[in-house]
Amino acid sequence: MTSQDFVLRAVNLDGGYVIGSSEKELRFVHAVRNVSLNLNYNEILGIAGESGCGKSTLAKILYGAVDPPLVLRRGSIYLHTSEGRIVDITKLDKEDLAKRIWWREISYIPQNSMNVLNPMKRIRDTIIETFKFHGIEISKDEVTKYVRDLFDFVGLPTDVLNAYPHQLSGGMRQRVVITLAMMLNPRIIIADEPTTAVDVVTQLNILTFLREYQNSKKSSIVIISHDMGVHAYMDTAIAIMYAGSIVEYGKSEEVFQEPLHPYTKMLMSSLIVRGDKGLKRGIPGSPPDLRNPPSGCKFHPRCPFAMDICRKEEPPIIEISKNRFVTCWLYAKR
Ligand SMILES: Nc1ncnc2c1ncn2[C@@H]1O[C@H](COP(=O)(O)OP(=O)(O)OP(=O)(O)O)[C@@H](O)[C@H]1O
Repeated sequence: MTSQDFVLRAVNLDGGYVIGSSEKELRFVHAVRNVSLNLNYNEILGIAGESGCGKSTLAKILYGAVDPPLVLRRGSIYLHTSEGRIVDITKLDKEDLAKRIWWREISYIPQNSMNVLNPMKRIRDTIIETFKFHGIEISKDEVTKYVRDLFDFVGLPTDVLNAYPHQLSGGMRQRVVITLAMMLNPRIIIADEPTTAVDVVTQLNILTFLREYQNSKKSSIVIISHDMGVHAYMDTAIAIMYAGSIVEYGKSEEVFQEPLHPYTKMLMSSLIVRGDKGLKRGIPGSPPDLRNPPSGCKFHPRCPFAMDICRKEEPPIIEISKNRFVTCWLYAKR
């Protein structure tokens, strides 16, 4: 496999939440709008954007965790498996996903993952159960053998296995969940805000661990965060999401050096640069209500460069250079 190969390719994903209790009240929260992207071999792809832009929904769809009220209306997700086959995971049922794909090929670290551990079970029993869910029987003694290296890598002592979640700090619980996600050596890890609820030192440890792990295994990571500092530290490529769409995509260094979309520029201006004593401004306004988004470009009400056409028509996806895309009328040749 070369660096040009994709491990996961999403094509025209379109989905969201069906909400409302009666037929008359049914509404659609259009959280993911026509999203296409490639996750390449040995890459860390960041998904950035403010809260409510659809990042977590995209993560769930990419993993195949599409449960009501979430629906996927259109699109395909092609996985290049470790056996060299290409499988559209949107066509697989839950049982197939659990047995063949989840953990072995793709792992998912959900938002607030430090709270997903069963409070009534010791970590060792949670691990045994999780293995069982994926069709693998292991004994209590085997657990220690399985996790020793990974625990070492994340800096957890093996006696954590005998603890209940409440006996561990938030950072330790988070590291346990990350270890769980890595136990079957998946080629892809989707991490949704893996460090929001921990202090800055733990945050740096967890991010460094993810990066080192990725580098040693040549796996691929999708990292979701609203924090541009996390993306600056982690990403090799970055997709900027706004109101359910990807508005800019490119190699991380290119996007950070020369952001194109007005929204990306605003996100970047929230980054604190060393030595910069100026006051950082937040982005004025807030993302739109995805039940009833504005016409045309969804960013136009907040955009200082909005033109007439931006209010009326959705902007096209423009390829500025190889693998560098922006969805904005400012760059369209008309
Ligand atoms: N279970 C749900 N039912 C209905 N609407 C939902 C549900 N989960 C999310 N949404 C809505 O979908 C939209 C996208 O939310 P999503 O969580 O994907 O955004 P996000 O960018 O990940 O933000 P955050 O970081 O705050 O989670 C929002 O309008 C949100 O209110």
